[in-house]
Formats: sequence, C-alpha cells, structure tokens
Amino acid sequence: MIRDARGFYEQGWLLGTSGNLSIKLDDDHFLITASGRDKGRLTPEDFLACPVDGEPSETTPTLGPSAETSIHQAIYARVPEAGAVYHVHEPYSAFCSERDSYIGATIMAGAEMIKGLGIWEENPRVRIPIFENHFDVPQIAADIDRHLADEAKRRVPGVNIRSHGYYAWGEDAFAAKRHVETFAYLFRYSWEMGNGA
Ligand SMILES: CSC[C@@H](O)[C@@H](O)C(=O)COP(=O)(O)O
Ligand SMILES: [Zn+2]
Repeated sequence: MIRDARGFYEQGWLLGTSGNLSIKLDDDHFLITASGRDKGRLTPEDFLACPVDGEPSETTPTLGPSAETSIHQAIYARVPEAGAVYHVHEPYSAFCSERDSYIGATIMAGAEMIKGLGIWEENPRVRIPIFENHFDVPQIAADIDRHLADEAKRRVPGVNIRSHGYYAWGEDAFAAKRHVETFAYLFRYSWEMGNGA
C-alpha cells in the first residue's frame, strides 16, 4: 500500500493528504490509512486495523482512522470478494462528475481499456455511478451501500463521488491498483473526447 500510494501521489492523485487506502486482513477486518497522513510518505505507523462492522479499537489521539472509513466498510460489506479498496482524488473524475451528474453516472462505451476493469465484452458499455458528496460521510456510505446491494451493479469495481474523487476495489492490492489506473485513464479519455452523455 505504501508503494501504491507513492505512485498515485506522484501522478497527482493524492495531493494534500487526500485519499485513503485499505487492504483486507481477514473476513472481518481491514487495515486502513490513518486520517490526514501524507500519502506520498506513508510509513507502517500510518495504518490501523478496523472491523468491517463497527468502530476501530486501537485509535489514539494521534492515530485516528480515515475520515472516510465508513465508505470502505460499506464496500467490504457488500463486495465480499474485495481484498483492497483504494480512494484517489484524480481530477478528471471530478470534471466528469460535474458534467454527468444530471444522469448520475459517467458512461464509457467501446474503449479498449474497459478490459482493465475485468469486463471482457464486445462493444462494452459501462456505467460508473456518481454519488453526491454529502458533508456527512456515512450518508455517502449509505448511498453506496444501497447501490451495491444490487448484484448487477457490482460488475463495475468502482464508484465516483461528485467533485471529490473515486473509490476502486479489487480482489487484492494489485487488482485495486489496476482498477484505479484504469478508471483514471477512462475518465481522462471521456473528458478529452467530450463524451458526456
Ligand atoms: C484534503 S483531503 C479531504 C478529506 O476530507 C478526504 O476526502 C480524503 O480523501 C482524505 O481523508 P483522510 O481522513 O486522510 O482519509
Ligand atoms: Zn476523499
């Protein structure tokens, strides 16, 4: 996770302490970045364990869980095969979210890179959902939870939050990283092509 975060930071997707990363430890727990850490210079001390359902117990005044822990919890709870969840503040996803918010999703059609999301179809059409960026983070988590309750919607391994950034997950850290990079490519492709629906 430290290596992946540094790579994303160097791309400009985790600037100013933004973003958070987690990886599953066992069926009921995951390891997540502490809140407010420099994602370009993480150390092993910048992580803490958290239950999928409930509050983390090992917090101290200087080690609190990510402010967006509830979103990681919602994803792990709804997607049992998710082994890692990465959140980045990648700018093109924010541009697309504003452009496409009126239909609640950014539509990607035909791009070869869709295969990077694990979707191998002829003429694929993928809908990346956009959620409102409520100030109250558990409200965002509740919206994502409702969305992921529908199994068909779990085909796309990520969700976008309006004018904020996206979450991508995968069976392990390698797959989550691949999905983060694939979404970054697709959002940029969509924006540069002027592909708003
Ligand atoms: C300047 S980061 C904004 C934060 O509110 C949040 O969106 C974020 O991604 C990082 O929060 P964190 O609590 O460090 O995990
Ligand atoms: Zn964020």
